[in-house]
Amino acid sequence: MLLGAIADDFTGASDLANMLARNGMATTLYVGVPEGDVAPAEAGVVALKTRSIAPGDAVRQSLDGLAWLQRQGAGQILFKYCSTFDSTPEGNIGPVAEALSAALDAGVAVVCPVFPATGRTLYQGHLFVGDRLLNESGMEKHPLTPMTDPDIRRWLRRQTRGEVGLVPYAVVRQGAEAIRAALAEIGKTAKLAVVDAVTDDDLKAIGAAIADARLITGGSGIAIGLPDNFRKAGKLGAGGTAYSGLSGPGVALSGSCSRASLAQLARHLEGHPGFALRPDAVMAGDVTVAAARDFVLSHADEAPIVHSSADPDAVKAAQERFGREAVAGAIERFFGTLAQELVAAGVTCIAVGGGETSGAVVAALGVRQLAIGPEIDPGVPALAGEAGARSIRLALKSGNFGASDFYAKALDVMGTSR
Ligand SMILES: Nc1ncnc2c1ncn2[C@@H]1O[C@H](COP(=O)(O)OP(=O)(O)OP(=O)(O)O)[C@@H](O)[C@H]1O
Ligand SMILES: O=C(O)[C@@H](O)C(=O)CO
Repeated sequence: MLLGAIADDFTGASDLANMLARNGMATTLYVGVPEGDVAPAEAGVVALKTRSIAPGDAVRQSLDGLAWLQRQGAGQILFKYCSTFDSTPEGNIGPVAEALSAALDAGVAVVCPVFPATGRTLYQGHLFVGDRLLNESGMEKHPLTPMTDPDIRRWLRRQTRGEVGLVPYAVVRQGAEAIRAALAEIGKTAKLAVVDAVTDDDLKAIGAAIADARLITGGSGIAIGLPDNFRKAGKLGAGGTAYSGLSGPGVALSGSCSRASLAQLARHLEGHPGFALRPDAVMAGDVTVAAARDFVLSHADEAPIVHSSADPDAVKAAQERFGREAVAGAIERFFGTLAQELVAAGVTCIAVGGGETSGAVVAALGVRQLAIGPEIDPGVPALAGEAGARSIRLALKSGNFGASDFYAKALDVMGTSR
């Protein structure tokens, strides 16, 4: 293994694995930290579910991931977090980045959530989503990690012990040499440096500048230039993937409450059957997994969708009534158990909306590792894996990723017959 990555959620892991695979690295996604060693991959991405847990637990799990990746031979480590920098003032990006940096004795590590294909750009340390600052993009109303400050350096500084530097766009535009020099200068006083970027070319220049870095942190965009470093060093094979499509019944599960997910849900419901999960019904046990399962199975050839997604006011009301973690956990458990029962009943393709929701589904299915298939929309590949004795295909969609027809397209790409 050349590059080892630790991702703080499952959709993020699949986004990163997609980026690495598309740029020519033989890549495998591991669900959690594997026990023992695995068949070699040039890039290994360990998917954790550490974005919204207590910082101490996130650090512990990430260090476990690091130890395992190092045992597989990875000489460069990438900590993948969200392109919208999803975190709270307490963590978890800062604590995990600092812990990895200390364990690796890493020198200065870049902090770059930029992903131009999905509109995430960074200028003077301020994160944009399309033409909006992060805190006006809808992310300020995220159910678990409301992002109320677009100044990534200031937000990260609240999470870290040490200083945070900035490599501004004027330097990035000068190319790899200038970026390398700026990082070296920042490295005299800080271990983390936010780096501006607007285009894929900027990310490639940053990638070239950090070819020798032990630790890199960012969104999937920061990985654009990394395979080239290994290619130039003559270390890459032919790439390739173990993925193939699989026909059979499919379902979409939407637990994300992001703007894009709400639009995708509305679009899917125009032509496909839907089963709504209301938080109060889930909390009271008035809606059962068996009812949702039977609904899906009775519409198995119509690409049905089961959804809890709701607008920010409804989410807020549910959180105030039941508590944020309690309602999120109950809905996630519902989706996880539902996925288990559906796969046991013969469903082969599942498209999931939302990182936490994806984590719950994949964990419940007991999938250990996933091969990377074709890209459905930017940042979302089709994935192939085994749930116990059954082969399944998955698409794990980050809340804000994907075109409005994502769910139908995802089920088509994965091979659902209908
Ligand atoms: N109606 C609802 N009311 C309150 N919470 C909800 C509701 N529906 C879903 N949730 C919870 O909100 C959270 C949504 O997070 P999730 O990570 O799945 O989506 P996302 O944040 O939009 O996606 P990503 O992390 O990929 O950007 C989950 O924990 C989910 O259980
Ligand atoms: O970077 C992103 O936006 C996604 O890969 C993600 O992390 C989704 O939760």
